[in-house]
Amino acid sequence: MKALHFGAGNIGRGFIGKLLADSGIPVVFADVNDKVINLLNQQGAYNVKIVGEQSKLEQVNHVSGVNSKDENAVIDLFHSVDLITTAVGPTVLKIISSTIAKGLIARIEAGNTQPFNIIACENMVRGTTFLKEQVFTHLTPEQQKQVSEFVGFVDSAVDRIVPPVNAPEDDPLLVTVEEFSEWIVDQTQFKGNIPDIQGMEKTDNLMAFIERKLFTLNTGHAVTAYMGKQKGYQFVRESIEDESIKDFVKAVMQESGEVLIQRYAFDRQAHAAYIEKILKRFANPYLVDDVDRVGREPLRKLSENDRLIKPLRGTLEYKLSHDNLIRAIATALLYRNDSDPQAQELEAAINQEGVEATLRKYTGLQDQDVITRIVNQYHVLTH
Ligand SMILES: NC(=O)C1=CN([C@@H]2O[C@H](COP(=O)(O)OP(=O)(O)OC[C@H]3O[C@@H](n4cnc5c(N)ncnc54)[C@H](O)[C@@H]3O)[C@@H](O)[C@H]2O)C=CC1
Ligand SMILES: O=P(O)(O)OC[C@H]1O[C@](O)(CO)[C@@H](O)[C@@H]1O
Repeated sequence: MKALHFGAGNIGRGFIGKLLADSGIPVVFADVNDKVINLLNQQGAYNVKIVGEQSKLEQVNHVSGVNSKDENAVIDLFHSVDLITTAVGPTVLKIISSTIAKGLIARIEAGNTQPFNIIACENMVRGTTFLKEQVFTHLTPEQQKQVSEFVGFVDSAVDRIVPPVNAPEDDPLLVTVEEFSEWIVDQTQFKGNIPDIQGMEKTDNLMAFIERKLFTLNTGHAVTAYMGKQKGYQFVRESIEDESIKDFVKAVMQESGEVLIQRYAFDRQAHAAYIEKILKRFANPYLVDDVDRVGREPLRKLSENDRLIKPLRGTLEYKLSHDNLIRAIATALLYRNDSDPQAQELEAAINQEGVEATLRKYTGLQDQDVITRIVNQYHVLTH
């Protein structure tokens, strides 16, 4: 088996690519970053620093790179790989979908009918299904039928905190990761045999795991970032060490947790322990994680099905309390960052259209009572 992984960034090198290579699967990384691709080809290996109580350095071998800008070179690889994974960010999935469509067609037209699987590893609910929809926009109905027969589009949930680091000059591909990692795939969506990858867990109940992760870790993380930003902190760790922020973040995760407990019948005690563990991961003294990285792209984070609004909608669905989520969303609306285009768009929308119109436009919320309460909170926080 051989894999093509799109995105040689933090999660690509520090998590998914590492698990694949450690399982003996050669990995070709596709990326638009010339420097990273050249280095991968020169070195054929890179280091991952795993930080925790006992830090360790592990070398990842059997890796190479292909420049994503060279579309023909990427398409050629579809003849020799059996697995595609991605960690490029939700917005880039659409961009790579046309190359993937061309690669799949080239493979099928060459008479290769071996099963083939694609797994998007993004912070998204059913990101691979989204990628499939994008790929299908580039295919004729007949091609869609052929692809559906041989290609498994497998959704997954990924959890490992991998902040960007300034790698040293003598080890430019180094990535630093936390010890914890969780990669869960929907075993019902594979075509052919499920590849044996150490650290890839299989489930037939993926939605529960995706939502557990996205609406606990990512919800809490985003709120830690937005609250920290308000208080002038630069790092997630500084923010979560502020007791008032920690208590608030925990209260928000408890509210979203009640939704998860209702929806998926999670054990209440086990979920409380999951929340505590996440709070400890945010406070990891060995990770340097900027609040602007975790708060990046606030419009995506404020969208209907993402980490803030979907839990709030869940509280409405199950008639649960949501005072903390309301305040958390108001805090997200206050996120300002001149180097983040989405933060700039958010700020401009609020200035030009007002808070309520902005909230309706980007969150899809319609419940007037809830909208009014978020707007009121926003004004409380700005005065
Ligand atoms: N960093 C983290 O702790 C975690 C991130 N995630 C998710 O993983 C995904 C990737 O995140 P990171 O690795 O942090 O981002 P990153 O920015 O470090 O890596 C993304 C990589 O994609 C590359 N890229 C951009 N356009 C491309 C294209 N057209 N073709 C191929 N490569 C392209 C970039 O050059 C970059 O190397 C995101 O969806 C993120 O939400 C999920 C769990 C943890
Ligand atoms: O990558 P996104 O969706 O912008 O959000 C950042 C989040 O992703 C992570 O990097 C990993 O899940 C978290 O640290 C953080 O909550």
